[in-house]
Amino acid sequence: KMWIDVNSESFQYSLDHFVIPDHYETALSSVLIPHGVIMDRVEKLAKLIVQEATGPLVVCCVLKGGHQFFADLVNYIKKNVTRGGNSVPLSLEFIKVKSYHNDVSGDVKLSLTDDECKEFQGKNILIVEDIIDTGKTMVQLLAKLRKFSPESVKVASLLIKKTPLSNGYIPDYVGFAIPNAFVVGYALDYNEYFRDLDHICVISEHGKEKYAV
Ligand SMILES: O=P(O)(O)OC[C@H]1O[C@H](OP(=O)(O)OP(=O)(O)O)[C@H](O)[C@@H]1O
Ligand SMILES: Oc1ncnc2c1N=NC2
Ligand SMILES: [Mg+2]
Ligand SMILES: [Mg+2]
Repeated sequence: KMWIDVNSESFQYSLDHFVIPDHYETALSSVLIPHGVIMDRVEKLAKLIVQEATGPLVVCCVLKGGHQFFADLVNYIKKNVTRGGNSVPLSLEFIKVKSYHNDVSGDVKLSLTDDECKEFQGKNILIVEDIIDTGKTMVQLLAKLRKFSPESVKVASLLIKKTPLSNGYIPDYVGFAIPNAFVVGYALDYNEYFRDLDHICVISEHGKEKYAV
C-alpha cells in the first residue's frame, strides 16, 4: 500500500500517555500520530524520494503548515543517496498559501510572484505539504506552477484525509491517510494555534470553541 491507513478506532492514543504542553491539554481529545512515528515515516519517505530522483531537486515548502514536514524531510533526504550511489543536490523554495478559517476551507490565496516562478522553469520540483483535505489548495497550486513549464512536478504530503469533500487529488508520496477529523500539531494549526505541538492530535470541541475566530 502506498501509505499507512490510520483508522480512528485502533490508532487514537490517550493524551495521558504522551508529553503534551499544559497550555493545550484541555483543547485536544487524543493523540492520532505520535511525533516519533511521524519521524520514522518521514525517514522512509525521504529514502523513496531519493531512490526515484533523477537529478537535482527544487524542494518547495508550502507555508505555513508544511514547514515542519519540509524541514524534517529535507534533513533525511540529505542523508540518502540514489541507487547509483549519488547524492541529490537540493535547492529550497518557500511559498505561502492560505485558505482555512477555523476548520473550514475558503478561497485559496496563493502568494506566488512570477519572479519566484522563474525558479521553477525546466526544474524537477518536489512540493512538500502537510495535508491534502479537500484537495483545493494542491489542485490550484499545481495549475499555477504548470504555467512555468517545470521539467517535472511531484508532490509529497504527510497526510491525506479520508473526507467526502475530497476532489480526488492524490499526491505522489503520502505519509498517512487519516480519518475525517480536524487534526493539529506538527505545524498543522487551527487559527494559528497548535503549530507548537509535536504530536499530530485531534482537536476537541472545547478547543474549537476556545480558539474559534
Ligand atoms: O486540501 P485543502 O482542503 O486545500 O487543505 C489543505 C491545505 O490547508 C491548510 O493550509 P491553511 O489554509 O490552513 O494555511 P496554513 O498552511 O498557513 O495553515 C494545509 O496546510 C494545506 O495547505
Ligand atoms: O485537519 C486539518 N488540520 C489543520 N489544517 C487543515 C486540516 N485540513 N485542512 C487544513
Ligand atoms: Mg497550508
Ligand atoms: Mg492552517
